[in-house]
Amino acid sequence: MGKSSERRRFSLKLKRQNPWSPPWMPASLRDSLNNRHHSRDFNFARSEYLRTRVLFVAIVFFLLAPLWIVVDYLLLPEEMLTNLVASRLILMALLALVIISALRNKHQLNRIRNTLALLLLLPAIFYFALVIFYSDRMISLVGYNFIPLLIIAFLSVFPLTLIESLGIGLTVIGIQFFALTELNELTTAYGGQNLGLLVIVLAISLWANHSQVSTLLRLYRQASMDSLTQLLNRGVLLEQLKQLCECRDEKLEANDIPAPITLLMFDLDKFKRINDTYGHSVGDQVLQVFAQVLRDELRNNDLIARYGGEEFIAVLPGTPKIDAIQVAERIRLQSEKATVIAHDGEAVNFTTSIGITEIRFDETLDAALNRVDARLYKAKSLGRNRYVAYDSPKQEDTYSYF
Ligand SMILES: Nc1nc2c(ncn2[C@@H]2O[C@H](COP(=O)(O)OP(=O)(O)OP(=O)(O)O)[C@@H](O)[C@H]2O)c(=O)[nH]1
Repeated sequence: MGKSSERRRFSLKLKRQNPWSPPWMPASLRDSLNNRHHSRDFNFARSEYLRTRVLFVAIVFFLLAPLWIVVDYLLLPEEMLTNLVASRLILMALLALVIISALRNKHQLNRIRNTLALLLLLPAIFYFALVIFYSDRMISLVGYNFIPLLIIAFLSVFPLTLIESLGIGLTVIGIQFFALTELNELTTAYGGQNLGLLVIVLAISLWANHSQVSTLLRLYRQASMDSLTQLLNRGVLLEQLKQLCECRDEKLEANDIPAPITLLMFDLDKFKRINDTYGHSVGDQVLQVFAQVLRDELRNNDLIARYGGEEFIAVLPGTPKIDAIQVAERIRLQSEKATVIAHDGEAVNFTTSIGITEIRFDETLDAALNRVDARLYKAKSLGRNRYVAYDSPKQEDTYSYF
């Protein structure tokens, strides 16, 4: 299957109804439920928040583990001591792996989430192993019964989505369910209270997760978005683009084949005339409608920004130039079709010129930005409402037609 048809299939897939976020769901709940509506740049930022907290909690657990050995030494019968100290040392070694993984995986949300799941599930597995081996002597293991409760309470420290938090929380409750069964306490008042308490603390943690994620998103959007169009602002776009290029360079250094990154730069044609003829507020509406065209035609993980007054930029990671040309043509056509109604009821139309380039492996970001800018102004000088994807008119497929 060709790359362009793959891209089409992908965009169709993204437009399907997401069963986890039906239209009636409040926006803040939709934002904190899962990360389907989080932009690539917010995922970058959230992975950094998660990473620093995973590091902090893992280091605290790692340092507390040997201190607990002293408590064990004072409280436990001698025959239990050797096994418990050995299992604590294994736990410390695994926590060291968690710390190394958190240090190595910057900006990789999936890996950080897995590391966090490991960090929280390790003590739960440790607790379950204790129950299996020492079910008859759990009464001597002072403090160990708190482990499931502590893990679920710790969920509230992390900016997790509700689905992520629920996944870890229910796993821990499941472990406690089997532990209580093993201890023959599931049907006792203690067992019921214990499970009930875990469910209540999980509900409180979920509430804290929801508040954290929605507050972070709100602050992030305020700081990173253009208030008129709700697209990224120029500074954040350049920062994200730099990070994408760094990831690509790391892949190159590791002899992997990196995915292409293509830039589209847009400038609305004769926009000053729209402002002068219909007024600034209609000009503003044109900018908003064009931003919506960009959102509709681009994928969730493409970066879209307002670059300046009536200039916009889109970054298409993983899309080669040949496919980006089709995307640009779609955006050009949709812009022609879009209308804004002026105060006197007149329909106002607009068009856009587009520069296109793929960022080369051996060049600086500035060089690529200068080239896409030059191609945009070539499109303007050739008559506007078109794209330019190559420098020389001798090359095949040089300029758009319309
Ligand atoms: N309504 C509105 N206008 C803006 C905004 N930012 C910039 N502009 C206007 O955009 C216009 C840009 O005009 P020019 O740079 O001359 O370009 P143009 O008229 O689009 O002409 P070409 O680019 O050559 O096709 C200026 O009149 C700016 O005042 C904005 O936020 N809202």
